[in-house]
Amino acid sequence: MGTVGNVAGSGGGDGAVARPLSGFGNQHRSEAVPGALPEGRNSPQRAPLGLYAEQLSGSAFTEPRADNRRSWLYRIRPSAAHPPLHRIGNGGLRSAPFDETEPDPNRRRWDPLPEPPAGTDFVAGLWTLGGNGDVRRREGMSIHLYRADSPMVDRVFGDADGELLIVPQRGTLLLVTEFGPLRAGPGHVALIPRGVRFRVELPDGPAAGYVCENRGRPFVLPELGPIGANGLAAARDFEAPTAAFEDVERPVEVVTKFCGNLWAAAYDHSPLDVVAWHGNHVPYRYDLRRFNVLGSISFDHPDPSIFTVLTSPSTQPGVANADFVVFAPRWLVGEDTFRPPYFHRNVMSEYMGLIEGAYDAKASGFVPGGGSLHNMLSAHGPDRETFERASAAELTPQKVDDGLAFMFETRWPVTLTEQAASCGHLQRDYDAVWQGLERHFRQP
Ligand SMILES: O=C(O)Cc1cc(O)ccc1O
Ligand SMILES: [Fe+2]
Repeated sequence: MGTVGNVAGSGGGDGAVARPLSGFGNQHRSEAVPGALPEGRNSPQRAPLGLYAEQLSGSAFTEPRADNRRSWLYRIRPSAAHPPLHRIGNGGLRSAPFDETEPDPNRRRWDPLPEPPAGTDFVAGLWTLGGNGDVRRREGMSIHLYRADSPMVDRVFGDADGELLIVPQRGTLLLVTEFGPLRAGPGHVALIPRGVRFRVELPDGPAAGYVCENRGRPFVLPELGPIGANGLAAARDFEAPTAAFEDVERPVEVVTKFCGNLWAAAYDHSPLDVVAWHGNHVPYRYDLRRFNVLGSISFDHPDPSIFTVLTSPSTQPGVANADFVVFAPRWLVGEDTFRPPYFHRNVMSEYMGLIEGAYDAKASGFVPGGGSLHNMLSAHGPDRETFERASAAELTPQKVDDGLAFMFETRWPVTLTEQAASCGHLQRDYDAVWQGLERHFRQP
């Protein structure tokens, strides 16, 4: 329980808030004021404490139980009480279908986004790199980056186009959501479900990171198959916020991303006024340091699917709309094995980002806050320096613990936005990392 700013003008802060709710996909319940949650029914004739009951659906009403997602919110005002929405500028946001540039088979790598103009908040700081699918058909994914130096003040955001998997790289985000506050800094990821409203505060100052906008089926934990009942990300390490509300009666701009464009309505109150809630369509965060990394204890480099944290399944078994994969600290012990990522051409498309440190396939050039794109079947793998070093290395047990990298992997090619294809922080010489790989072939 707890309140976030139940006096006008106050901000968030989860210091005094109850422990987060633990578990993935659970039917959680939480109330910021005792008695605010109706018992035994969702929509009593009069909801407790004079609150309004409202259902937020994250799945069609009739989806199978395993996929069905909805939450009931008990709020000071119903969300319906708002004036018309009007279009506002999209800033750096772009949407699917991505047709500003031709799909490009070239390998691409970027340095971090430049600093934003002073006064940029999380929404204004969103910058789309590319993606696939179609916002109007609820399919595919987008890759966004963000850079912000200012909190969202009297401004709230929600995305009707998809859920947002936020990967902070620099600075902490305090996500003040309809369900309560969630704090996520580098090393954590946070997920805001489709349609859930939130404001972003920056308790540690400027922030930067990555966002996967997933328009397909919501992210779930991957099947474990022969791994067994435990391993990879544990369900209990996912944390949902506890209810907290703000009782703010002054103009608040509520921004909605709808079919690719930003729309805004001027509410006369904050919509972060949910006093109690229950359900399974809830925001959550996860500490990537909790990931139980599994790998080979004999020989060969396993495919990185073994590092999948979350997957958005498509209708084709085993083919994800999007996967979120983490390369966390781990031991490498493979005998007679080329230990870094192998050379490969993958029918899936791979966007990689780096939260901190270095990545074991790239000796240089792939820096924290930067990113790389290896599109469908484009040839890539270790750079020359890494190949030469790993081919000659003595194969003693080795701890890889100098970085935290991740991948958004997706079933369809990623088409770049015009800004991503032409920006100044695009590295013009990325191909050079594979130059000079010598011919070593000799006939017996
Ligand atoms: O390209 C990459 O660096 C990602 C990756 C890592 C790995 O260990 C195996 C395959 C793969 O695509
Ligand atoms: Fe790859």
